[in-house]
Amino acid sequence: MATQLKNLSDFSSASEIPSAESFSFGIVVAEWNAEITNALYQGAYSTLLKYGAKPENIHSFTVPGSFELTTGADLILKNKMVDAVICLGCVIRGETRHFDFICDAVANGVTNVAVKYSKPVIFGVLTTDNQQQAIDRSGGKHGNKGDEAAVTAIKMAKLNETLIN
Ligand SMILES: Nc1c(NC[C@H](O)[C@H](O)[C@H](O)CO)[nH]c(=O)[nH]c1=O
Ligand SMILES: CC(=O)[C@@H](O)COP(=O)(O)O
Repeated sequence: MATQLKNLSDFSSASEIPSAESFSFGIVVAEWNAEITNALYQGAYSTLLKYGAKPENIHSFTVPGSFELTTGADLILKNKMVDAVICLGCVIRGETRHFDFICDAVANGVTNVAVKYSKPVIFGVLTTDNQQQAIDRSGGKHGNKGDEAAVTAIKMAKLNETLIN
C-alpha cells in the first residue's frame, strides 16, 4: 500500500511549505468514528498553527458523518471568508456496500464544491477496511492524515493567492 511507503506527517523532504499566517481556514469534521476524527482534527489544527495560522482564522465545525462533509464544506464557503476548507472523516468498511457509496459521494462531492467556489477543499477522509488501519493513519505508525490535509490546504491556498494576484 502506498501509505506504508510514506509517513503522512513527514514533510522533511517535501517542497517548501509556505507560511499560513495570512490565510483563513475552515475545518469540517465528521462525528462518526469520533476517536479517529478527533485525532485527525488535532493533527490538522496543530499543523496549521505550526506553519503560522492564527487561531482566530481557523473556523471549525462538525457534521454527523462523512457523507455530510460535502454540505458542511459548501456551507462554510457560502458563509465564511476562508482560503481553504479541510474535510476530515473516517469511513470504515462494514458488511454492506454502504462504504462504497459514502466514499464515492464524499470524494466527488468535495471536488464539486471546490470547483463551485474556486477554493481548495481538501479530502482528509480515511477510507479503511478496519479500525486498525484508521488508528495507524490518525497519529499512529503511518502518521496523521490531518497533518497531510493541513499542509495541502496551506499549499493550495498559496497557489490560489499566487494565481489570483
Ligand atoms: N458508516 C460510517 C458513516 N455513516 C454515516 C454517513 O456518513 C451519513 O452520516 C449517514 O448515511 C446519513 O446521511 N459515516 C462515517 O463518517 N464513517 C462511517 O464509517
Ligand atoms: C461505512 C458504513 O456505513 C458502514 O460502517 C456501515 O456498516 P454496514 O455496511 O455493516 O451496515
